[in-house]
Amino acid sequence: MSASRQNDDDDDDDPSVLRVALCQLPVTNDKAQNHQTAREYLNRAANQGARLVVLPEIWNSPYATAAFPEYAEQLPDVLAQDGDGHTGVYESPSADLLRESAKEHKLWIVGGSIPERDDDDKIYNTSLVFDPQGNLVAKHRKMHLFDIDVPGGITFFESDTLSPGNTVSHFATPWGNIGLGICYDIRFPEYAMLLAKEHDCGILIYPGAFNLTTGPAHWELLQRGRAVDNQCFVLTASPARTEPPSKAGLYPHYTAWGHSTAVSPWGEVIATTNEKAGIVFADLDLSKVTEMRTSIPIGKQKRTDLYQLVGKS
Ligand SMILES: O=C(O)CCC(=O)C(=O)O
Repeated sequence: MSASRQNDDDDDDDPSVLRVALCQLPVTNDKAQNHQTAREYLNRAANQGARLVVLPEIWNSPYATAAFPEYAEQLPDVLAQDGDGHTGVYESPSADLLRESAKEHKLWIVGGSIPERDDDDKIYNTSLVFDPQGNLVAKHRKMHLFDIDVPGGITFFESDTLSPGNTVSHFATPWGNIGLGICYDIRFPEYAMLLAKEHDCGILIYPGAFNLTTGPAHWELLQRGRAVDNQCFVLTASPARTEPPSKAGLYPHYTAWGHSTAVSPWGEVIATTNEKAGIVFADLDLSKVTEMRTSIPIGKQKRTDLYQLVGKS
């Protein structure tokens, strides 16, 4: 028997308040261990009343470009659904775990991200979203790759092994439309604006794994910026910070900033944490989106005679 509190059907959801859980879990080089950890965090989040749970960027694999091809799985496709919550042919224990947990706990799960191998052998950094019936409702391939070289700071080139995605990703829920990006995607205000403006998203979610150079400087600032620009909630989930293995590991150790956070449309941090493992809970009052968009109506005040955002997909 499941130990979780059984969530009621979607019909009983109060559309004005959404309890979210941001899982800041420790990630290791052992995929089976990472699966067990993810299951435990999803159980805990459900037990404490969350309706939507977010996992961090790359939760089943080390965050290392050389590791991505080894840990990559063939993921399901949203279009391949057969109506029973199943999808076409794929081979992914990680996606199975997310789908089973979503159904078991009647949760919306934004499955952080995992390395994906497609039919052409390209590798992507991909997020899957499951609804409480276990249907795959969104699949986002990180669209802006994390390729940076900060002198004296961090050098990282995701494009060494990853290809970028091309999808503006969002999904409908009883609490309105939710937009999805992954980590570095948060640096691109145009993408957030497309989600908020053209796809009417009141919540933007970014599983992420910032680092000790850009994390302290930009992580919270970017979240608050996207929230105020778009007058919406912004949610992030990071891996917990872990120590490098005592012996040199197979892959370079990535030290995550942590600080999974929820920001309101006003730009306030409503829930956050430090670098340690744990779950951040937040109760989102969705009326704040309308209140903000009505009281400071920048959406209607844009000078579209002088500038305009053009979505191309
Ligand atoms: O933008 C940054 O500074 C960090 C981004 C990152 O860590 C990522 O995209 O995985």
